Amino acid sequence: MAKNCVLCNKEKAILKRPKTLQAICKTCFFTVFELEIHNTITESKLFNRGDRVVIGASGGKDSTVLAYIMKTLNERHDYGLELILLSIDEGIKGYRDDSLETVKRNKEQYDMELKILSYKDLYGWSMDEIVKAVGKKNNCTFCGVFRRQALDRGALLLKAHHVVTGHNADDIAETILMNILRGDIARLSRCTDIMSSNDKLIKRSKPFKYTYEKEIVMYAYFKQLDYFSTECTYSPNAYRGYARIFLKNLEAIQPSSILDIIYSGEQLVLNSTVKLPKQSSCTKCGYMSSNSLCKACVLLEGLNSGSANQSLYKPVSSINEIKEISISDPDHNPNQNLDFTAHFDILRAAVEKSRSPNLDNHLSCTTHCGNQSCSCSH
Ligand SMILES: Nc1ncnc2c1ncn2[C@@H]1O[C@H](COP(=O)(O)OP(=O)(O)OP(=O)(O)O)[C@@H](O)[C@H]1O
Repeated sequence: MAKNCVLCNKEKAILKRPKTLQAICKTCFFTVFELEIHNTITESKLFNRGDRVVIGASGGKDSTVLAYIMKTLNERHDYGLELILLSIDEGIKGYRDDSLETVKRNKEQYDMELKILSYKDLYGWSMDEIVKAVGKKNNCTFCGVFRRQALDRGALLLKAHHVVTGHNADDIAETILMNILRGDIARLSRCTDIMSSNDKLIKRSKPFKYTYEKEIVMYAYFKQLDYFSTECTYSPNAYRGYARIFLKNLEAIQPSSILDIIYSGEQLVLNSTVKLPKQSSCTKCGYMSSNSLCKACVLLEGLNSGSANQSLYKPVSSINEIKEISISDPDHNPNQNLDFTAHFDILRAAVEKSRSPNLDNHLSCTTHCGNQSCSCSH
């Protein structure tokens, strides 16, 4: 016989919460899911009353749930925000064209303004054309760099100064792993920020920083939200996929692993001797950049001159600089030529060293008062 929900002890439990493995009812799941995001937004002071906030809307599960949640919380808690959907059409036939149809329906369902901008119009290249030029191996780099800038440009066009995206806790933990694997100290030091301000004009934030992907999928399912669920045609070869598999394996053993990695990432402090690149503006397009040309302009020049693959990602710093940050393992010789397994071992050691006062910080008090920073020890 089904047990009662461990939170309300009234309704039957119908799901096991991925973040905590608690057996709870649908009503309590909605309550804790929404409350944790509200707590993240208020505790991080993401918004000010009157802000025009652009929601990066791809039509996928994360951004669809984000649009729905932003609307719900804005109305429920009277944040006083103006919410606008912004979609970037990368030009991927059979993928983005279909998902954009979903966003157009979301616009009606949530009664929000929608703006669509395309790579073809902004950069003169669609992703289908880029993949023809560079092949499938590195195309995600082009897409990521162009999308980031396209969202900022769209926000400026819409006279908004804040972009929210549906990056979730799994995405952030994966990014931490990838930055460690690549030895990218500069990105590692900022990828855990819930809000970044790349450019003085545009803030970007991730209200789902502590929200598990599995819970987003469950929420979308139980709320019967209209979203598009196909994987990008070009992503299966992405490097991120390997970090994702590793993370899923860790999560299966221990659900708190995702928050643990985020917590570890937050605790990494750069040694003061590490020199990070200075931010200035791109001499060509004016976008924020640490070099005279921004990454998008470098990639575009490569595409336009037929040497696209030479303009690809170069790590800011080498893996050896891992010794400069405070996760270094006394048994680890940073000068060794590391293989992937060794990278994961360093990370695992770092995660284990800093186990885990954080889990409680980012869960609401589930059996008692419902507050995130509750000290009532439930
Ligand atoms: N084409 C796009 N237009 C607007 N925003 C986008 C687009 N692609 C991604 N984003 C934003 O960036 C976030 C992370 O994108 P990512 O590519 O990791 O997709 P995802 O994890 O599958 O998210 P989603 O389920 O929303 O597609 C999305 O949630 C969304 O807010």
